[in-house]
Amino acid sequence: MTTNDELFARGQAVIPGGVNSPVRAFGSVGGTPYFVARGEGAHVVDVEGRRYVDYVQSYGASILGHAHPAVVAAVQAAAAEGSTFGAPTEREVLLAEELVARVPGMEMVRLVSSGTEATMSAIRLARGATGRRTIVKFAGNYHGHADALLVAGGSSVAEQATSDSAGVTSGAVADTVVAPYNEVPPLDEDVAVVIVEPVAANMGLVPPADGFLQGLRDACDAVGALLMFDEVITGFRLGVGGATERFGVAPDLWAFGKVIGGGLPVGAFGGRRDVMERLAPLGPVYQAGTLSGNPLATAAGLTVLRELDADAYERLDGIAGRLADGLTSAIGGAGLDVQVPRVGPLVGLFFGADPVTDFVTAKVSAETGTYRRFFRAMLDRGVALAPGPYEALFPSLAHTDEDVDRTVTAAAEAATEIARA
Ligand SMILES: Cc1ncc(COP(=O)(O)O)c(C=O)c1O
Ligand SMILES: N[C@H](C=O)CCC(=O)O
Repeated sequence: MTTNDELFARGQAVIPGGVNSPVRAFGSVGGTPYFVARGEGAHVVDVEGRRYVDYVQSYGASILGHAHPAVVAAVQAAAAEGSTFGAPTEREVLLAEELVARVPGMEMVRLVSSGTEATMSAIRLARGATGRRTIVKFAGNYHGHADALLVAGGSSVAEQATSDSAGVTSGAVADTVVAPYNEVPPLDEDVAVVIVEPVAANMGLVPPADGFLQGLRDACDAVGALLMFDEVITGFRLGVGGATERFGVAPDLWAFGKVIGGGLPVGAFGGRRDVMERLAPLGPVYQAGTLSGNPLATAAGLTVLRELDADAYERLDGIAGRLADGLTSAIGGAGLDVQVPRVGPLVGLFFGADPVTDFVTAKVSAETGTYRRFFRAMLDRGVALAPGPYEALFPSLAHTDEDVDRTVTAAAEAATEIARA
């Protein structure tokens, strides 16, 4: 038994499935997950000493790559001063100022400890601020695992038989309406908030159709509903001002996570001042957290954001472009039908000839089973993609041309192997 196999066996004895988040168990790609010993920039090294070019990057949390020296130094310095107090600290204010300064239209923000907490709290706020009940979400969008949002979910929820979860009562989702992505749904005066991934990145990568986000803005305005962008993936990745800046559409509420914590547990939700001032202690909508605004997470997040200027985004775009172009020609050249959508630094991978525009078409691609075979063939060649067909690829600022070219060579070999089988 290898160390890896042994760890997985021991993990399965004491942790359900051996993992602390289902996608990590390799359920949809088969085999034993690699246990990471350490990360170095664009690479992870497993407990057997095998090195992979890593496109998981903690599902987008590690935009600078793993163990960036400035982030390590900031976290070490913060830890030496104490890791949590239950009292406000200066860096919480600094991080909130950075977020508000970058996102056009966002006036206030509250820090939490995960993306799930961010969307869950923002939904409560939207209901409290409007006095309405209904929330509208889109099939294949994933907003974390709060009950009201755990229906027709993307990411690894999509691999559950019904894309939702046992234990979520019909009452908990009675006021959740699910609509197809990329179609503006009819809304009425009961709708408190429409929550959307402005670029869907949890059913593979599905860009918003032309006019979709503006259509949502107009439909919300027509009935007095709030619009929320779940930017847990897109925030501070698509550019300095995230999806709001890229698409020129401002929602009323935003949810963030991942990048703003520099690899530590963090989330945030923000919005217009009049809406945010409905939150306790100013208003009647309760929300709280022992570790919210955590000193280590704010140190890491501030350090990451300081590295993310316009030049950094241009470089990241270049890395993602090289990757997307290379994968398209390597896989297509081997005779497999493939689509490699890209929105700035975000890259997707769908097998099959038909365009993917929503959850239905994403499932058609996933169910070909080609992703599973491609994933395994790439892992054998030292390239780690996400272990599920409903995820995106996350090139980081640490990926070099050499890393990308190695990936493309591996992709050509893997696709040829699959095409011949
Ligand atoms: C768009 C989106 N929203 C919310 C979440 C939930 O974030 P977390 O896993 O930090 O709870 C995720 C990722 O998991 C996500 O991708
Ligand atoms: N797609 C998810 C987040 O973006 C994957 C993270 C997880 O579920 O562990």
